Amino acid sequence: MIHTLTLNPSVDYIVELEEIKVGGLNRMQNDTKFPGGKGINVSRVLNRMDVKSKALGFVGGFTGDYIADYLKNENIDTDFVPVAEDTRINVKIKTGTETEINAKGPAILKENLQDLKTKIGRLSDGDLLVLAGSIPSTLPETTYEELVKICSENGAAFVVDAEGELLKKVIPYKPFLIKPNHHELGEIFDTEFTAAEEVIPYGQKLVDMGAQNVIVSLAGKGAVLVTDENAYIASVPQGEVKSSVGAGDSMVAGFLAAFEQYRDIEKAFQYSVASGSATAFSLGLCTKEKAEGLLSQVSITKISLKGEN
Ligand SMILES: Nc1ncnc2c1ncn2[C@@H]1O[C@H](COP(=O)(O)OP(=O)(O)OP(=O)(O)O)[C@@H](O)[C@H]1O
Ligand SMILES: O=P(O)(O)OC[C@@]1(O)O[C@H](CO)[C@@H](O)[C@@H]1O
Repeated sequence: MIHTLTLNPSVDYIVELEEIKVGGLNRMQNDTKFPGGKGINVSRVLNRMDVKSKALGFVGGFTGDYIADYLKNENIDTDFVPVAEDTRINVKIKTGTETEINAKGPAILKENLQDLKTKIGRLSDGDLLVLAGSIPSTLPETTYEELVKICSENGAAFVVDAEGELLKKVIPYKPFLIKPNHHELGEIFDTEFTAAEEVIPYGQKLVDMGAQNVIVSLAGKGAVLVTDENAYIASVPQGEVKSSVGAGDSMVAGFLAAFEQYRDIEKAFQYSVASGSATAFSLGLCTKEKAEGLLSQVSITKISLKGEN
């Protein structure tokens, strides 16, 4: 079964206003709130795609209760570790552009982490854990490494969506999928990308380091999947971006949902990109119908990396 892990969940508070006057009183035109955090978003999109998952992580206080209740109402299984302080509230400001203010989050105690490790230690062959998002500052930076080590010792597969060094450190444990965006990939290799093709050699380096599938998203400029044998370049659908919060997480969920159904990497990648764009074109996360409605606009070019087409 798929499990998702969000070490630092959030209530995402999305506010819309024409412009922000720094230092002045601003009144918003609209506001919405959603349960957030990358793993939780993956669970919610999987659920909309009729794939069961269980959400793990740390939740606390009234904001933690809001998340747990919301997921329960959506019929998503959870097995959270309770913590003493409130789960954070992340503010997403939508003016002409998107500005995010992500909070630090509650303190996680040693015994909280131990409880989580016990839960993760129960995963085995046939299970897959999605580790997504930042690591709270009160936890050791090595937390992802420690957790994926437990997975690999017990035969559970895992996917990681995290930034820079956190991501780099888990690659030798052979993740099934990693999904850096082009900024995160650039940070790892100290370079910058302007077009999808430029990403391929760097995706290959991550495959050589141990990743089985590497998806690199370039927002509106396309996306790339690199495997041991091939690279695939995807176009992204045209549309009005309403909120890109959770677009990357929807790519992970779309990939896993389609791979579970078709066992076909190329199809899973097409579904992944359609899901990412469907979320970008929504306020909130995509539905299955919206993602499937964009599939025909995602064309994939396959490039053999083994010298044949
Ligand atoms: N302008 C856009 N037009 C169409 N699709 C888009 C646009 N921006 C983002 N997307 C969709 O969202 C996916 C993920 O976008 P991006 O590269 O910004 O990833 P990310 O930074 O991980 O996302 P997030 O905003 O969730 O952190 C893209 O691959 C694409 O499918
Ligand atoms: O602070 P982190 O853990 O890096 O990211 C958290 C977050 O920005 O990521 C999700 C979108 O991907 C949001 O739901 C959430 O607020």
